[in-house]
Formats: sequence, C-alpha cells, structure tokens
Amino acid sequence: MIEFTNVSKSFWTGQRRKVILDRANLRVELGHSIGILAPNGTGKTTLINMMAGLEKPDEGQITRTSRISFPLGFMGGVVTKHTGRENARYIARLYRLDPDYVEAFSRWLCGLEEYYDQPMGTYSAGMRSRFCFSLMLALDFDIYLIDEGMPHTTDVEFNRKAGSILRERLKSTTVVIVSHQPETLEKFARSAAVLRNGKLHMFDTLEEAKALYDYQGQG
Ligand SMILES: Nc1ncnc2c1ncn2[C@@H]1O[C@H](COP(=O)(O)OP(=O)(O)OP(=O)(O)O)[C@@H](O)[C@H]1O
Repeated sequence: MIEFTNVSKSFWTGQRRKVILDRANLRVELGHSIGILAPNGTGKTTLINMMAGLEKPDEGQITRTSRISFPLGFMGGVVTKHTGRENARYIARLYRLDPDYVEAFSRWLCGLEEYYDQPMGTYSAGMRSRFCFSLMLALDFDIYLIDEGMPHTTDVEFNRKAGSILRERLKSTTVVIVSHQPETLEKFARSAAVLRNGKLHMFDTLEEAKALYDYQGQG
C-alpha cells in the first residue's frame, strides 16, 4: 500500500515557488493498479519519485507498506563504471535476493550478450533502458512504478519478451503509472487520478478521469 496524507511539495525556481502537490491525498491498494494523468511539466516524475522514496515531501506523510519498485527507467541505482553483471548482483543483495537468480534472469531478458560483462558506461541509451527494465522485473516487486509507459527500445525481441513478462506479472502485481496521455494508461490501469494545480482527483474509471482531463485542457 502507498498512502499520501496531506502531502505538499514545491520547488523554488529562482523567481517563484512552483507548486507540485498541495495537501494531496491518495491511496494505492495492492491489487488496484492506477494511472495518474497530468500535463507535461506539472510533476509526474516528482510524484512517482516521491512514491519510490527518492524525493521527500515538504509537508504531510507518505506511508509505504509493500515492496515498491524504483521508477521504471530510473538509472540512479547503477554505477556506470561497473558492468551490468556487477550492478545486477549488487542491487540483488540490497534487496536481499539471490544474486545468481537476479543475474541470470536479467541477463536472459535484456539480451545484451557480451555487453552484460562490460562497464555500463559503454552502453547506449537503449541498452541501459533494457538493462534497468530487466533488473526491475527480476526483482519481483508488489508495486511497480512506471513513468510514461514502457522504455523506448528499438529491440523487437526485447519488447516482445518484456511485454509478455510484464503482462503476466500484472495479473499478480499492482502498477502505478503516470502519463500525459490517457492511451498510455489504458493497458495498465482501470482507475485513474488527475493531477491538476497540485491536487489529485481520484476516479473509479479511466473514462471519468479522462473526461476531467479533457475538459480542463491538457496544457
Ligand atoms: N529539483 C528541482 N528544482 C526546481 N524545480 C524542479 C526540480 N525538479 C523538478 N522541478 C520542476 O518541477 C516541475 C515538475 O517537474 P517533473 O519532472 O516532476 O514534471 P513532469 O510532469 O514529469 O515533466 P515532463 O512531462 O516534462 O517529464 C517542472 O517545472 C520542473 O522544472
């Protein structure tokens, strides 16, 4: 479960205070995936980072009682001078999981072949994103945090394998996905919230959320 209670967050831009959340409340229960719709630049990444514990609220309380993933695509946990193998084994230990299993699963899924044993600094952006996604699926979380859909990868075989594992995982896991596009949420969640002017408005269906989002304009 993830619960936001009266959570506020803002940034000082040098000229003004940019409000991301203003005493926002939200509850994510296990088994109930949700999508969060928000226009670009209004705080999607900040919100998902707060759920992951990477960003602290200014005020209010965030309660986490499940195994919650780092955001899909997040690279902060990897050390680029180390190889994919070393990173996978190190991160497995941090999560108290079997490094042999995590390495084998991620090595198989990302399909980086000999690059898996090369420093991650030599990877292309697509290779890094395949590595991080494969690691995230290897770690087996209760709640997966996804910022703007699947990683952009041009590798057809990876997309096929990762897509089918993710679909299977979705039957037993919970997803929180943020996006500026309702279509991105459709595959993952039936209920949705809209982030608007620092408030989170929760709806039982994606259609209702979309109606408010469209009504208020997406910019
Ligand atoms: N550390 C920071 N200091 C100052 N401003 C910040 C900081 N982090 C984010 N912001 C600002 O807060 C706003 C929300 O940022 P965030 O990255 O969460 O938005 P987003 O909805 O994910 O954006 P995009 O759709 O462009 O990816 C932006 O205006 C951004 O410039």
